[in-house]
Amino acid sequence: MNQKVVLITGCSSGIGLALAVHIAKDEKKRFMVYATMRNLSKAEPLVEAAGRTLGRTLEIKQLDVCDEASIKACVDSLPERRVDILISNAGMGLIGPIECQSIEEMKSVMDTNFFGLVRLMKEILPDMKRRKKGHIVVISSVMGIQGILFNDIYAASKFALEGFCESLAIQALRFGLNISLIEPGPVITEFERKVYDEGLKIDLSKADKVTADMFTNVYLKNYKQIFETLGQTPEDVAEHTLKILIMDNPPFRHQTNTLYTPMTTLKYADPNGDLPIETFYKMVFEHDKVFTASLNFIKLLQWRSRKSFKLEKSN
Ligand SMILES: NC(=O)C1=CN([C@@H]2O[C@H](COP(=O)(O)OP(=O)(O)OC[C@H]3O[C@@H](n4cnc5c(N)ncnc54)[C@H](OP(=O)(O)O)[C@@H]3O)[C@@H](O)[C@H]2O)C=CC1
Ligand SMILES: CC1=C(/C=C/C(C)=C/C=C/C(C)=C/C=O)C(C)(C)CCC1
Repeated sequence: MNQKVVLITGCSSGIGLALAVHIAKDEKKRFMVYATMRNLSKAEPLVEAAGRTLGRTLEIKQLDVCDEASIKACVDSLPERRVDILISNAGMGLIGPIECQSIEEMKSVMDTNFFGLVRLMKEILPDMKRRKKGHIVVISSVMGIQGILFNDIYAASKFALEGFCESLAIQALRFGLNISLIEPGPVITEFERKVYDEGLKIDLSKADKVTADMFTNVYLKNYKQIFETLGQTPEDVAEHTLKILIMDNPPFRHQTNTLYTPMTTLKYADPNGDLPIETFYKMVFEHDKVFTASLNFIKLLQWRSRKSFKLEKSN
């Protein structure tokens, strides 16, 4: 059987875990998944979700994207070092005013989210070029194309990914390789909880009153509701990604959340770049009541469609 070898990073939770399981459970058994994580003692949830695929179409391996030796050891352990599809998923968030963040914290975000991919590519790209076959799939974010209040460093790390991939994609074409950026909006995972909990702990004394107030009473106040209304499940992102994997001509960019696309469309609608910035500003500071009402309206629609789905099922 001509199975494609898929290597995924960051599979201990969230999108990486869902991707590994969804791809390994492919009915046509088109893939052999190497689901990696930096800390193998966190493998239990993946083992449980993988079920019968474990040892068949899914294997778990150690890989820390911040450690070149661990990437090399993992790739060396694969039959013929072959990776047909690399899914670079491992990542971390960071929110808050930059005045309250240390350069060390910021470097750790860049090291994981951006240099993590660079390290993987340095190890895997030369083999793909030699074989003239391969697909690199990067879990970016809507923040890879559009900055959001108090996500300055995280958005910068995702913009860096996108610039890197956009440049490499031209070279990749020469070798018949594909690169795809998956751009989810908010997804309900550990990421959301970790980022929020860290946000609550920030010592805001280094920020001025206006900034501290904006972070607490605008950003943090809306955060949970945004995830509740616009948030996707990791399984949903995994379904979108599998569709991209099986395409003959996969797109370079793919947004997974149609509720979020009106926001990102603003970026492409105005070459001056003012439109998205002014719209975000107005949403937060001038039309905050309309904004909250819209979120509540989406929530109501979702509640009603879930309720009618339950009724249909019970009939
Ligand atoms: N959740 C969201 O709203 C969105 C997330 N994304 C992106 O999706 C990706 C996955 O995040 P998500 O599933 O939500 O969050 P999770 O926190 O659930 O998962 C992040 C994964 O990355 C792993 N990781 C972190 N650092 C390293 C490292 N140095 N080496 C290997 N693995 C590492 C974590 O491992 P460990 O358990 O050891 O920490 C974990 O497995 C990230 O790139 C994120 O930026 C994009 C858009 C929205
Ligand atoms: C939409 C929106 C907001 C927040 C959006 C958030 C919180 C998005 C999170 C996206 C994530 C987590 C992507 C991960 O890569 C604000 C600024 C509160 C108000 C203006 C409108």
